[in-house]
Amino acid sequence: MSEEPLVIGSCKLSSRLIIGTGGAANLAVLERALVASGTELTTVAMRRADAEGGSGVLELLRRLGIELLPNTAGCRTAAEAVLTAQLAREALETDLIKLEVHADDRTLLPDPIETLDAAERLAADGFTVFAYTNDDPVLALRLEEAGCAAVMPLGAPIGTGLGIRNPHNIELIVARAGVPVILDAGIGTASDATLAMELGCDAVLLSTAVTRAADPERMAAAMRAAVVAGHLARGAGRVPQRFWAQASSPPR
Ligand SMILES: CC(=O)[C@@H](O)[C@H](O)COP(=O)(O)O
Repeated sequence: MSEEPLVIGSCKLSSRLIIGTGGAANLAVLERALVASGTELTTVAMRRADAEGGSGVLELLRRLGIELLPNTAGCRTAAEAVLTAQLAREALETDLIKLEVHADDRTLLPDPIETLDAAERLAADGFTVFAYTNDDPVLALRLEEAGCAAVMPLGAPIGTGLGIRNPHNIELIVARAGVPVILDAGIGTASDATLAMELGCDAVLLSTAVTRAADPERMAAAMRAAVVAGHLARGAGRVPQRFWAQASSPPR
């Protein structure tokens, strides 16, 4: 069944699953997981590149023909994020940037004030900004108005695997968004990824659920199928939920 590709800036994606590289045991495990996931876009933390395999990861992505989405994880202020994005653009020759400004190390929640400030500056500087944000429908709109190419509300804090804690907020974001909505962070298992797509998200970004699974390759394959299933179900239109039973075959 052929599906419309997802277009964000210069990216044209057939796969709606974006993978983060953080947490993989080694490059061989990461390679098998990336291949099984079918991903066409993968994010790497610029400030943690050494911890995440450094140039080995970049070389792996090049070899697999997977587009790189550098991210600013580890930045605490708009100024740090802007500088990190500029260095990434120079070093990697890409205008794509996943903007992450974390408020603190314990929650890794996005700092809304610094994120919005950085988004405005990066969009004005010609970046294609994918903005990691809280599941706040008002902030998502403000980021879009600032010029972000995609908004990325969290399902739950990074690395928690808690799934989508506030599905209604995700629906509110989707209902008013004029740019793609990518569910980012907190996915724990395949059903969480399916739910994100059923809620109307355009794509899912996840890392921990795959890289720290007991069998990353198998979980990557599960996530691939889950995203496709959720997207198909959303497009198919679910039956309305009913209070009382209704016979599936009408009585004769
Ligand atoms: C990889 C990345 O850029 C982060 O946004 C994050 O790691 C994703 O969250 P999970 O690890 O919870 O999937």
